[in-house]
Amino acid sequence: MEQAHGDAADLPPVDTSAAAIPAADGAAGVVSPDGPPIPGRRPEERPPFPPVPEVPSAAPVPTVPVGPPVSLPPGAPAAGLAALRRRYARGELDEADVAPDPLTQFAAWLDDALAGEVPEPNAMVLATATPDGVPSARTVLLKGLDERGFVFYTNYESAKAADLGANPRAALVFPWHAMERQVRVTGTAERVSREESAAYFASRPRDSRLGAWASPQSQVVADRAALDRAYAEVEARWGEDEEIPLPDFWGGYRVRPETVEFWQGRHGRLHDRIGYRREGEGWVLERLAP
Ligand SMILES: Cc1cc2nc3c(=O)[nH]c(=O)nc-3n(C[C@H](O)[C@H](O)[C@H](O)COP(=O)(O)O)c2cc1C
Ligand SMILES: Cc1ncc(COP(=O)(O)O)c(C=O)c1O
Repeated sequence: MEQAHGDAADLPPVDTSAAAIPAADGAAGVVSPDGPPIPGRRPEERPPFPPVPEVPSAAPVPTVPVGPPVSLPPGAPAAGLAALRRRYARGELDEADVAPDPLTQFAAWLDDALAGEVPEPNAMVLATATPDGVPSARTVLLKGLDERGFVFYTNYESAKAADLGANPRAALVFPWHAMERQVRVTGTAERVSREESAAYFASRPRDSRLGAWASPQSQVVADRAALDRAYAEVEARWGEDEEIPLPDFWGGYRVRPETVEFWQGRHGRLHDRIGYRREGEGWVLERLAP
């Protein structure tokens, strides 16, 4: 089956050192303070973008009547859920041991996650909400970290972007279960500069850049074949060695933290929770009950 990002064998090895996450705009970064300068072109110098291929949307779906209540077969995996639990005992978190600011503390825990056994350590759950409070959450990848906040990239016409356009407040969760750790962030999301997005887009594998062009993210599409046709269309548009431009509808967001909480699992569910709350120019540190 074709993978969205090509076969693993085709891709260069992933650099999982914390320094691989670039600091943006040449700003002093907590994780990578010496990131390369971002090449930029003024918007008026850019060639016009070709139109995005039409991905046919699905025919209207007929309403399906609600059926009888679902009954799971006896012995289904769900039967054992109530007894499923782990005892957390891998570490402790003490006020005396944490950094005075949460981004430095986060960088230290990210280093641990990168060095340890956490799969996809830069995967984070992003929660957004409509202005009237309808929430949604999905996983995105952390692609930049500096003293300003947490950067991810996405489609600016997606559902999450619609939420953030109307209500920039967002929350992040890093679920580092293998380390019995969790980090929670709340804050405000804003778009990163076009130069920053262009530099990141150019660093992505070719198939991911083409995928961004081919996918009208969050829209209902007719079927898989419609997506594959859209991909083939954009693939034919640019030669192997030709630069694929940053789509107007794609780029990054930076979540500027207002609160950050570090959670370390402990015995008896009496976990350690250390919270940072922004106050003026500084941070207030508090222990929270588990
Ligand atoms: C591990 C993982 C990483 C993902 N990373 C991203 C990402 O960095 N950017 C993105 O737009 N979608 C990413 N996705 C897909 C999103 O979870 C989601 O399906 C998509 O962004 C559409 O969300 P929306 O319709 O709420 O906007 C990722 C999914 C997974 C499971
Ligand atoms: C739709 C989408 N966009 C962007 C990304 C981020 O991927 P990349 O590491 O190629 O930038 C992902 C990762 O899964 C994704 O699914």
